[in-house]
Amino acid sequence: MDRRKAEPDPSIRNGMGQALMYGEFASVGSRKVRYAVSLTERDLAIQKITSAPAGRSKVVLNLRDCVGCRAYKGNDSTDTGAYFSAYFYPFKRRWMSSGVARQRVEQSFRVAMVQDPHLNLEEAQRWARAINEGSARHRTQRSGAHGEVRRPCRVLLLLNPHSGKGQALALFNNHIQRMLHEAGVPYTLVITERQNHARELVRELDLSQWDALVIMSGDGLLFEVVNGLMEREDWEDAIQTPLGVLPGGSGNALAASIHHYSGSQPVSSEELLLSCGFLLCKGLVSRLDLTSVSMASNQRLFSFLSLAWGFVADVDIESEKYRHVGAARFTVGTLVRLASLRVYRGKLAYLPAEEPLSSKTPNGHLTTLTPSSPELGPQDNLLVPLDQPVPMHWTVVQDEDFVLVLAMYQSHLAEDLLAAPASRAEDGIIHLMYVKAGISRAALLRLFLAMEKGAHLTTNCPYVVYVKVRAMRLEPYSPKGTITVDGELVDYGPVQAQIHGSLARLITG
Ligand SMILES: Nc1ncnc2c1ncn2[C@@H]1O[C@H](COP(=O)(O)OP(=O)(O)OP(=O)(O)O)[C@@H](O)[C@H]1O
Repeated sequence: MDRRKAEPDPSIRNGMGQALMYGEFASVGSRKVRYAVSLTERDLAIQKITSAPAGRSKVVLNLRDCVGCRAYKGNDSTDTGAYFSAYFYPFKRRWMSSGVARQRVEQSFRVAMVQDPHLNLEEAQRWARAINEGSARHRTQRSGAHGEVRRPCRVLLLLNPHSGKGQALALFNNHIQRMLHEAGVPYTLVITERQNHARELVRELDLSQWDALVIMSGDGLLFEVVNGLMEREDWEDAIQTPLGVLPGGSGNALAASIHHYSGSQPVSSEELLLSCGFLLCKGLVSRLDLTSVSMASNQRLFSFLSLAWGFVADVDIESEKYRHVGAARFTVGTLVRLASLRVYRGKLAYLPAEEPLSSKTPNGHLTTLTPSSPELGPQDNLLVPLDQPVPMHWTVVQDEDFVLVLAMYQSHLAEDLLAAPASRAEDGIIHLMYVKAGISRAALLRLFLAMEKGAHLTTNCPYVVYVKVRAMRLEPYSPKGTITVDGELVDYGPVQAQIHGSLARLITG
């Protein structure tokens, strides 16, 4: 390009700050169609060059929405021009429905200012570099993040082909593969062959080879990855590996939570996938709380999402048979279980979040708890062994008849269930909710409908209790029942849990 011509056009500069670069390029489809392209600190602005004023509409794309830009030579060896393509995923109004969702926008240009193909390619590369740098600047300006995935990064992507409606691989090929390429994120795809494949794989993996572990599935596959990492001798370093989530299952609660934390309007299905893909490409890393869950068998698991007993756990497990309907399986399951509402008997106790972390004896002296020392993983310094009574300063719930007990440490229980609106990935808090027996079917249904917008805790329903806690214990009396951890079935019986703030790292974009 002739640098003397690289003067910003005042008409394309208005209202967008100082132009850093300006050029006039042909469209890729037709060399007769030309565009004035201007790059500012914040935007890429594109305006068609035409004598007809009506055709001069300007497209302004915010660099915040850009995943990448690349420069390349044309396929035809006689073509002296070079090209650059920038890829954006801005929020756009949906077709035929309300609200906005991220949608892909590609802008490609042909650079042919001189006859020398090398100089043209250099100019295309200069634009690609500047656009990528502008997009990266926006990334580092975001607050709340604790760093980024190393670049260029090496991603190990684990995909469960049976998750959800069995379309995870097709969804990956149709939506994510291209986006990762556009963002310049190299990855190795491993398709899981069986249950626990991912768990075994990450237990043995040479983690120095990878900058991020990403799962494309439901929450179940991430549960395997988290626990595989925590079962390693080097768990403390291993669990620092940034984890990424692409929703491909029927229970995509963590993906929906990450989308929610980004401040975006609720979306589901492919729109949620596109949003999570975008956030993954941005590569910003936040911290993630993990909750250790101990059972009477001495088994200890690490959970990133939820611990459930009663109604919610039953719906989760019983609705497996409706998995062909995808995320709607929870709605179907809720309606079925409502029809045969049960009461679950048991004892619930918890350590309120505002309590001091040490224990008080009956005469008021502070004592230190003596938790059992685990072989691997952090010590549960708030818990005493399950066969001993809970510490004196814990709260023991007087009611013993429940419809559900639900402990959440992310905002979403499912794509469309904002169960713990106040929860954040690293708030160090278990958001404990329980519904006492006596609630009518209609009131429970109203509660779940309100949960879609996270309004269930403000309905003043006298049967609903919500407390913020750091540790809890549940001792079911009913001889049969279901307890789930992150939506996975675990041993039925006494169980206790403690949150470990910021133990893991999560890519939240
Ligand atoms: N190739 C595989 N074949 C069978 N099961 C697998 C495979 N890969 C992973 N799994 C297991 O499938 C279970 C469900 O996976 P996941 O939760 O990720 O998806 P999902 O569609 O949301 O599932 P579900 O609807 O069962 O909750 C997990 O327990 C996981 O360990």
